This record gives sequence, C-alpha cells and structure tokens, in this order.
Amino acid sequence: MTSENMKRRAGEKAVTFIEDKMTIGLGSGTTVNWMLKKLGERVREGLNVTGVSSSVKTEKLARELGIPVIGIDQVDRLDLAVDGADEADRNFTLIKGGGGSLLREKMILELAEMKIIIVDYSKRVDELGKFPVPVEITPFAWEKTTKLVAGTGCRPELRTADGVPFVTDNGNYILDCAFGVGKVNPELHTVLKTMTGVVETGIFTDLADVIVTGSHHDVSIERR
Ligand SMILES: O=C(CO)[C@H](O)[C@H](O)COP(=O)(O)O
Repeated sequence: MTSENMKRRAGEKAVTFIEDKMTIGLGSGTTVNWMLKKLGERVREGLNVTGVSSSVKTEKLARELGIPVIGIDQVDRLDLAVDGADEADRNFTLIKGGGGSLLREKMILELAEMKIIIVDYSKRVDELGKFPVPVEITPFAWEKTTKLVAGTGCRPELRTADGVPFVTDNGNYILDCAFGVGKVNPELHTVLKTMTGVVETGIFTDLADVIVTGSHHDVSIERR
C-alpha cells in the first residue's frame, strides 16, 4: 500500500468523528485533503457542518467540495479540528508546518474542543527531530533572525519555491531548522518564541487529543 493510501485511510477515518451541526477546524496538507474529500461527500448527502480553514489552499478545496467555510473571527470555539503532522511522538508532541501553514494551524487547534491528528505510520516516531522544524519568521531582518535561530543549535535553511523565498499565507518566510533526532522538545519552542522576528514554530505541544494513524493493514486510533 502506498503512503497516499495510508493517508487516505487516516483522513477518511477522521470523518467518522464529525457530527451534524459541528463547526470544524480544517487543517492543511495532503492527508487533510483526503479528509476533505470524504467530508464533502457527507455534506452532499446532507450533513450540516461549517468549516474554518487554516490555509488559502484548504479553503479553496473545501469550497469546491461544497463545504461551507467561515472566518476564524466568526467563531469563539470549534467542536473539533482535524489536521495532519510531519512527525508525532509518543507524548503526542508534533512537528508541523511542512506545508507552511503552521501559524494558522496552531491557532485553529487551540480553539478546538477535540484535536484530531491524521498521519500515515511513517510519521509516528519515538523522538522528534528527523524532520526539520519549520519556523515562521518576518521577512524584515530575516538574515539576522536566521543567525539568532542558528544559535539554538540547528542549521536553518530559508525555504524557497521556484528559486525565491516561500511566502506563507501571512506574508512571512519559513526557516527549516534541522536539529536532529532527540533535540526537539517543548522547551526548544519556548526558546525560539522569545526571539524577536520569530512569529511561530512548528513544535506543537498539547495540541493533539487523538491520533489517527493509517498503516499498510489498518487504521488505528490513539487517545491521549
Ligand atoms: O503541517 C502541515 C502543513 O503546514 C501538514 O499538516 C503537514 O505538513 C503534513 O502534511 P501532509 O499531510 O501533506 O503529509
């Protein structure tokens, strides 16, 4: 089974948590796209839900699939949110932001009563850090911020797309910071967040209640 099929299993399973009249936080990424496709089918069958999106891409796809989307400032809370991850450890700490939507994804997960993370099994790790931590920074003084971030013990690389800096939906840049396995933890997030110029980090703590993991043979659900 391909990794895409495992993502599909996880994404479709997450839809079983969604009930009528819920307001749902919509994460971003290829695994979330599978969830959206299944949710779109359910909406066309009559399920009444409203989505709040974590990215311009997700909002576009959700609308194309017939899922109503409203802005985050129109809600005080979300019934649940479904999002992907780049790594998830045994404590349910995550690295996110491979798609560059980490700031909005974090804001959405923080608002959700139930936070559901969907991954394929290759993303379940004992220790975080093989995947470089995405750190969103301001374009202003980005080279200075990069030096500050490097001082925490990583090799930050400015993310690019088509030869120019990748720009997030918030108009910021991303540094991909390779710390190494075992070096990524909630304390590192706190240190990075104190740096002026750092907007948000891709280290997500206490932002997963349920992890749905798609694998070759089945799909598993773990609760925190
Ligand atoms: O954090 C994210 C985007 O900012 C994604 O959820 C994460 O990168 C996983 O993506 P995919 O499901 O495509 O593997």
